[in-house]
Amino acid sequence: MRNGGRIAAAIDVLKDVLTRHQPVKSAARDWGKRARYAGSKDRAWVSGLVLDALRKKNSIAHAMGDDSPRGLILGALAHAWGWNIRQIDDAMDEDHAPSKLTLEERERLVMAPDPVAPPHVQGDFPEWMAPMMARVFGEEAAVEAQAMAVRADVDLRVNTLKVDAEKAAQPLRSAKAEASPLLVNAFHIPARDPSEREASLESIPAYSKGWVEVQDAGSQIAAAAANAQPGEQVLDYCAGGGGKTLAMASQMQGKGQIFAYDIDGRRLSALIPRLKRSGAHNVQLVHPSEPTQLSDLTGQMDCVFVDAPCTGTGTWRRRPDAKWRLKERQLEKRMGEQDEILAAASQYVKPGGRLVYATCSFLIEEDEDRVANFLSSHADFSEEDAAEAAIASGLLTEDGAAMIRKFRAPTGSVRLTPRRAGTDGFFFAVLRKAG
Ligand SMILES: C[S@@+](CC[C@H](N)C(=O)[O-])C[C@H]1O[C@@H](n2cnc3c(N)ncnc32)[C@H](O)[C@@H]1O
Repeated sequence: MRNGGRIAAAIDVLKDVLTRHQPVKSAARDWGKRARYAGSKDRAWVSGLVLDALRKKNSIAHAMGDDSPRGLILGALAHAWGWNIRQIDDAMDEDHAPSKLTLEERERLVMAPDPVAPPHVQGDFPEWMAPMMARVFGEEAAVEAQAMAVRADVDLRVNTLKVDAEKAAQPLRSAKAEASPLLVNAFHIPARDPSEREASLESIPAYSKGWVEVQDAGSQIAAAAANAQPGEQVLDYCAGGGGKTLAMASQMQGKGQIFAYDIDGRRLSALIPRLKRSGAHNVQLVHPSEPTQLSDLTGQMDCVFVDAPCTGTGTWRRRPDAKWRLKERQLEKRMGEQDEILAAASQYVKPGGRLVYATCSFLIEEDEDRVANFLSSHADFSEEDAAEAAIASGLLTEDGAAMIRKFRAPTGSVRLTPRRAGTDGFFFAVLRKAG
């Protein structure tokens, strides 16, 4: 396909995302089924442009004076992809392109960004969230949010059950992976340009052999805060697809036991093939349909990890459509669930054991507020230094350790953000039960 046809396709896909509230993945898949002539490069190009338009939806709409799918896609070409008017004009002259640029579009496409636009416009976040953004980031709300309105890099965690970082490095070179600056057993791949064709990570044998897992560095650091030791008894209470379970299994080197529980049995099933691939043999799935399996663990665990369901604000770089779908009532619902889950999960911690609370949200309402609420009714728990817990795992580099110490709150919890850490937004806190 030529660029004109791709631009038209991106406008159609974005229309579906915005008017039918479809995630980008499914809207792009539907378009792909209709457009049999489109190849994989065309699909990556179209989805990439739609995602970039969504990442910067407010600032592009403001610059273009137009929040229609056409205005957003044309604006994304200029303001996210750096195309000049000539390139856009050329594309719009091609067959299957949308109609030619209007005079007003032409003027808007070359205008400089508005330096006095409000924070939700400069930072591309929903306006209703302005008070929460100001609460967590103060004057820096717009710049913190701007770092969430760009493409995310890819991080890989080395599965030390199978291989060490040195051995994994060589085959990962073809994927342009470099050693992580933050973690000793991790690699980092810069964000891909959707207009360039690149080999998929899944096609690298090191990946299919289970040597590495795709896992954001923030998620790896949160899992490190469990400081899971070989021989310990660990409950991953919201195990889901098992990202943290697998990271902790790697930390424990096959010794001790991890119980992986989730209220959603289907999500747990997705963990079975991942466990096989990873070679982790000390993970036992605790299915919600067998509640006695869970109750047997009461008061027995050295560590209970709660990777709580949350609004996912920390992952806006990867899922910009979710940023605009989020509503205040969902945040309130999540906060209620987080309180219930923390209280329920705490029963399994043994005296002297620890409860780790993590979210991939940067909102104080889902983070410090939930920890404070839990501690107010659980006098037998007290908060510890989560940064030192993560560092004690031995998984952080010197730079990684310095970084998380810098972003540790006086209470001991840590909040990472794309701007601070180059990771997804993550929060983690360690709560110790009296012995
Ligand atoms: C953030 S996700 C977990 C991601 C996972 N730990 C990982 O690293 O891949 C949160 C999980 O909590 C689960 N969940 C929601 N409510 C729960 C509850 N009341 N008890 C246990 N798990 C729950 C959801 O099904 C979801 O899988």
